[in-house]
This record gives sequence, C-alpha cells and structure tokens, in this order.
Amino acid sequence: MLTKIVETKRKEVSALTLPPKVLVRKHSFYEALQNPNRTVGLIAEMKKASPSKGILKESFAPIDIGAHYEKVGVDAISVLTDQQYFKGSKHDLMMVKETTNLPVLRKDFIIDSLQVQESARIGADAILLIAEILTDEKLFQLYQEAVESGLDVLVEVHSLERLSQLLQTFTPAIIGVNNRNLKTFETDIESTRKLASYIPSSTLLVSESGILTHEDLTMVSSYGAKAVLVGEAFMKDISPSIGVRRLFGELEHA
Ligand SMILES: O=P(O)(O)OC[C@@H](O)[C@@H](O)c1c[nH]c2ccccc12
Repeated sequence: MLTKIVETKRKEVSALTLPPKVLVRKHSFYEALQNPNRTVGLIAEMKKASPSKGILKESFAPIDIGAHYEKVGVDAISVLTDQQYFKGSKHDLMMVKETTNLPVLRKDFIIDSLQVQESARIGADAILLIAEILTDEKLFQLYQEAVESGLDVLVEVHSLERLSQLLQTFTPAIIGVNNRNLKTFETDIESTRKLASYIPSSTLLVSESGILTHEDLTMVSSYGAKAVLVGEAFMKDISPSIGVRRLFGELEHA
C-alpha cells in the first residue's frame, strides 16, 4: 500500500502546478504543542477515510469539525489532504485554516520540494515528513526547505532502525512515532515506549495513531510523549468535541 501511495504521489507531483499564495495568519505548531495548561499537547486530526478502515465519517464537514476542535481547546489541527486514499483535499485544509485560529498540519505523503512549497502557499503551518518513504538526504533537504518556507515539520518514524539512522544525519525539533506500521497497518502504542528512549530530550516527542482511550493517552504520556496525534477516535464519536473530552478523561468512554 505504501509503495502504491508513493507511486500515486509521484504522478501527482509531475502534474502539479503551484497555486497562488493565500494570505493567512501563521501560528507556531511547535509552540502550540507545548501547551502549559496540560501535560500532553493534542493534535486533533480530521480524516474522512483511511486505507485500513475505509470510511470513518460519512457526514464529513471540515469547517464544522474545525469549529468543534477549536471550541473544545485542542492545540493544533491535522488535516489529511490526500484525495485518493484518505478522501481529503487541499481545499479542506484551506477552509480549516480560514475558519480557525489554530496551527494546521498538512498530512500527506510529501516526497518533493514542490509539495513543500505548495503546503506553504495553501496556508499550512506545518507539514508531515515520513522518514520511511524518504532517504536521509531527501528528508533533510525537504526539512530544510520547509523551515525556510516558515513551516514547522513533524518528522514521522515507525521503526527504531529508521530512527537511529536519521538521527545520524540531523536532530529534528519534533519527532512523531507512528504506532501504526504503514506497511502492515498493525497498530500498537508500545512502539512509542520502544523508541522514546532513543529520542533526544531536546526533541518534542509526539505519539501518533491508535490512541483511542484515556488510558492509552496516560500510557503514551508515561512513555515520554509530549503530545499526541489522534484521528479515528474523534471521527467515530458522537461529535469530535465529545471525543476530545473523553480522551482527556472528562467523560466516560462509551
Ligand atoms: O486515526 P488514528 O489512529 O488516531 O491516527 C491518526 C494519525 O496518526 C494517522 O492518521 C497517521 C499517522 N501517520 C500518517 C501518515 C499518513 C496518513 C495518516 C497517518
């Protein structure tokens, strides 16, 4: 699947023309995640579908979900912009950026400089770079280009092997441990525990995927995660804000 997605991205990039730059107020993704009001920062994701789970939310309305997230006090919003596999769009991101005052992370499979420039132009505050689909050289190049364009970067990694390797090239400011193996779709929050001790203390550790309950949140926080990235649990709850409150232990789990 991952190989297939990257192939699709190559085709998309070869047909990509840069859109005009939208004028938006930038927010620091990095600073937002260090919310002093709680022990774990929250990046709340919106995604209509995923290759592993199919449709997650039939009545998917990005502006509405963004409003829920902002009202309930999440620290940042992640918007899936991949169309083919996640049923998202760049337009979703632009709408969310326009209607909220939160930092917005562009969640996509970025393999080329053009996509980095595009992300800045559509108003993203941060981008995801997946170490498992990039060489060290490419990852570092795209990372630097993003920073030069004023974007924060969430560098995602799944295996210890890939993590150790990339740390020999550079130390990202934010590292996300994806608890989901994108090749097998197996999800296990223990991945965060296994990798946490190898991540430099100066790096902000984000635990991504498979965090469904308050217990999961407490667990990854005890492993050293300073922030979490959660999507599915919020898409499947009665409303995204109820999902957020449940995750923080303010309501019982259904
Ligand atoms: O829906 P979940 O299990 O809470 O996971 C959210 C997020 O971590 C996941 O969507 C994700 C993490 N890395 C990715 C890379 C591409 C697409 C999606 C992702």
